[in-house]
Amino acid sequence: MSIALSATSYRQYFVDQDDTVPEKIVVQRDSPRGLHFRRAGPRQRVYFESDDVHACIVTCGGLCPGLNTVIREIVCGLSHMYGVNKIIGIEGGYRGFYARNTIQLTPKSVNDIHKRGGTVLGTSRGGHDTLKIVDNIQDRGINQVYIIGGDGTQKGAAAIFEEIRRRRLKVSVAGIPKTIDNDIAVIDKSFGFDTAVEEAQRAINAAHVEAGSVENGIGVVKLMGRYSGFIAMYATLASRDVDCCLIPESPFYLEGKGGLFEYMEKQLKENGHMVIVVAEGAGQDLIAESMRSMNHEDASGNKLLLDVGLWLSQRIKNYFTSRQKMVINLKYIDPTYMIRAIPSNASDNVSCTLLAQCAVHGAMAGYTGFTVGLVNGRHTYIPFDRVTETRNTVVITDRMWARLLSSTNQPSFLSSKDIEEANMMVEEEQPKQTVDEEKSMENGST
Ligand SMILES: Nc1ncnc2c1ncn2[C@@H]1O[C@H](COP(=O)(O)OP(=O)(O)O)[C@@H](O)[C@H]1O
Ligand SMILES: O=P(O)(O)OC[C@H]1O[C@](O)(COP(=O)(O)O)[C@@H](O)[C@@H]1O
Ligand SMILES: [Mg+2]
Repeated sequence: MSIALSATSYRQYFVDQDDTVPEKIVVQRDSPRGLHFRRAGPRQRVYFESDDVHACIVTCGGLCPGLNTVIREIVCGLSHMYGVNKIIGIEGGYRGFYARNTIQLTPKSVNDIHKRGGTVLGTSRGGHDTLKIVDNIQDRGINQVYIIGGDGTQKGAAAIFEEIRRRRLKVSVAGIPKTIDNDIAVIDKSFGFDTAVEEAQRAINAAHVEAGSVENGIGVVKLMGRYSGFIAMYATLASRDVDCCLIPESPFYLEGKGGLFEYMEKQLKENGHMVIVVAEGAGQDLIAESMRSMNHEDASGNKLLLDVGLWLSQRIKNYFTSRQKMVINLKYIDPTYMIRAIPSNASDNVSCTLLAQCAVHGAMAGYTGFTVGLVNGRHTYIPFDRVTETRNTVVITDRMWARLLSSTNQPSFLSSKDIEEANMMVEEEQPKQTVDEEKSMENGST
């Protein structure tokens, strides 16, 4: 046990170890206290001696703007704030622990990496072998593991943490949540999301300009979002040029009263052009009806999707050209990988820095089994099981989706039965009323 080293620059910012942050900030009078998370930040007492720390960093899953910034700031945070200099990078995601080389990371070697997209460590899907990974951690004498990745990665981190606890190793496991989809539960927002939304504007602008320049122009833009339509929703709200936004959470239909085609006809008649943004996970049931369903998975177990953008474009063309005998000009833009393969913007760079520093403070203080994340605007340490038990999705009976519907004026495609079902799902997802127990190496839970 020792007092934090070289702490002069942040001594006044020490966080009291009893500070907590509530998950719900809008409450009714007399409502229960609800779930609280430990507030993140530097502690006066640290668990590790600098010279004893051997840290490693790994990035897993799909790319996300800001991965390199997080790597850089973990290295600089450990080195500058705590005088740690044994830091290695695991190459190529989880399987890199047992199948690839490692690289030494120093503040000098990571100095410029935040200006590049992607991850200097490489990444992968699949290949999570808990026992082999923990064997490797043990063999190398690693005692701090920083794992940067999405929902799948956090589940993998939880499995590593459990195995480490079973072996009673004094190893801190810290997750830093990454996702452009914003589908990780509990946290306000992940790094990279704002950059992705900003980059999506370029595709929407192009679709709008193209559609507005021709007779009956229709721009269709496909954006990422496997299970959650946040990028499509926020990109639509930001742009104001989008006439219809389709997301996985909101079922839609094409034909008949209140359907997409009826709405499109009205828009084309009134404005002469329109733009549709469709999230990649939208309308999968409809596509499966008209194509042979594939039901395939990727190496991580994620559902492989049918291409909704191409399918929708084809159905629109068929409807207007063959059936309505109307001349239309449809342009389909698929910028999917472009929105995540870029470096993070200024605000995401700040988020990455704060998350990385908080992860370092948590691990150095001896906390383990946590994901660092923003909850109601405050950085917190969230136990792994809280972020992995559910997925964050757009609640279509909530205010944000209502705001989008008012902004685009598109049909909601919802019957009163759909609304009832959506409300019931929200009620079922209400968290249990407990105050969370932190897991720290000091209280002996590892
Ligand atoms: N349930 C799980 N248990 C253990 N490891 C998992 C689990 N789900 C995913 N992983 C591992 O996490 C890594 C990243 O998962 P993936 O779903 O591809 O991306 P993301 O973390 O971005 O969601 C992969 O190496 C995968 O094997
Ligand atoms: O083609 P890939 O690399 O499997 O990635 C596609 C997926 O990656 C994402 O961008 C992000 O997903 P993860 O964060 O879960 O990796 C999804 O929106 C998309 O479906
Ligand atoms: Mg994922």
